[in-house]
Amino acid sequence: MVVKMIKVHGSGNDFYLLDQTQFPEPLTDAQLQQLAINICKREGAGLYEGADGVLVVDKSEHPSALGRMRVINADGTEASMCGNGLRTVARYLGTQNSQDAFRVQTMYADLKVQAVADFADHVPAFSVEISPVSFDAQTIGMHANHDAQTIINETIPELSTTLKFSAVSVPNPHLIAFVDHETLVGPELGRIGKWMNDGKNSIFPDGVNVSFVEVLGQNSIFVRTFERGVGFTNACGTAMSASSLMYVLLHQESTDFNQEIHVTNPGGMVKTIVHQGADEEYWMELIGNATFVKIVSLPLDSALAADYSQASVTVTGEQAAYANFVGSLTTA
Ligand SMILES: N[C@H](CCC[C@H](N)C(=O)O)C(=O)O
Repeated sequence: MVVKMIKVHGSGNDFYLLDQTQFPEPLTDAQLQQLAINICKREGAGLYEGADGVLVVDKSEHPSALGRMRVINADGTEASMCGNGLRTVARYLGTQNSQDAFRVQTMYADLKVQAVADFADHVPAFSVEISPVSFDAQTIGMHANHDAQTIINETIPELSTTLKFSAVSVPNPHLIAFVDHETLVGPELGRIGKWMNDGKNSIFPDGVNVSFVEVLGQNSIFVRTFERGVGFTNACGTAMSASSLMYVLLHQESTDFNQEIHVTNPGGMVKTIVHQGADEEYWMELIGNATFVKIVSLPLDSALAADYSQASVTVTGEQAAYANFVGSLTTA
């Protein structure tokens, strides 16, 4: 049996998109885990250039949703949400069903998605809802500062005596610190990210996505992320959304809800809008590219055995357009 996947990315956060409806029976969770661990490996050990994870598309279990997305990290762990990935799944499902606005079932919510104007020629873009949001330590899986219920712009002395952190789930867990440029590009993010995802620490026993954020100007932030289950990535959509939420909540003097925030990252740029619903709940819009780089197919058994010798590929040409778009950002 052949498995067909699309190599996709959102702001350089890259994934293999796997539509399970191509199979007579869905793959087992063990097969999905093994497949992700195999094909995502970098430095030539995986399928082509590898990936940050696998986006598993299935039929939806909810009538209100057009399809379902699951997220398997490169280390085989399953995440509850993936903002960059959801934009590519939205494009995939929207194209398949000729729909521009619909909902996608994710682990904790059926999230709204919508096609928006291309970011540039051959750079399709989508807006996706990021929610539910929680600051509750138990929901986040955090045990810090004597089991504080919330940590919002506070030091966590075991981690750093100077940095101030905010912990929030959207719904995957994020730890965010606003830093100066030197700290943003320095070794601290890697030190804290590796430690909080070592599987042994008592502060985040289930791990956490760690981000440093530099405020570049009004409604302009740069987000660098060390991702749970992956490591450093070009971008992390849920991290950029959570960082935008903290930017609005902690910088009311220069921004507010419902304003478009320009978020840059090592992989490019997205836009976010932070909302507070009538029910006082926060939710974010994450607006960015949904690039399909190439179509890949290979025997499923080979992929599960990490044998890529029979893989075939068709390149879409969209990556060149995306690279031009990113190039235009730096000259802008
Ligand atoms: N890169 C994804 C997040 C993956 C989440 C995963 N790293 C975890 O929470 O375990 C994003 O664009 O939101």
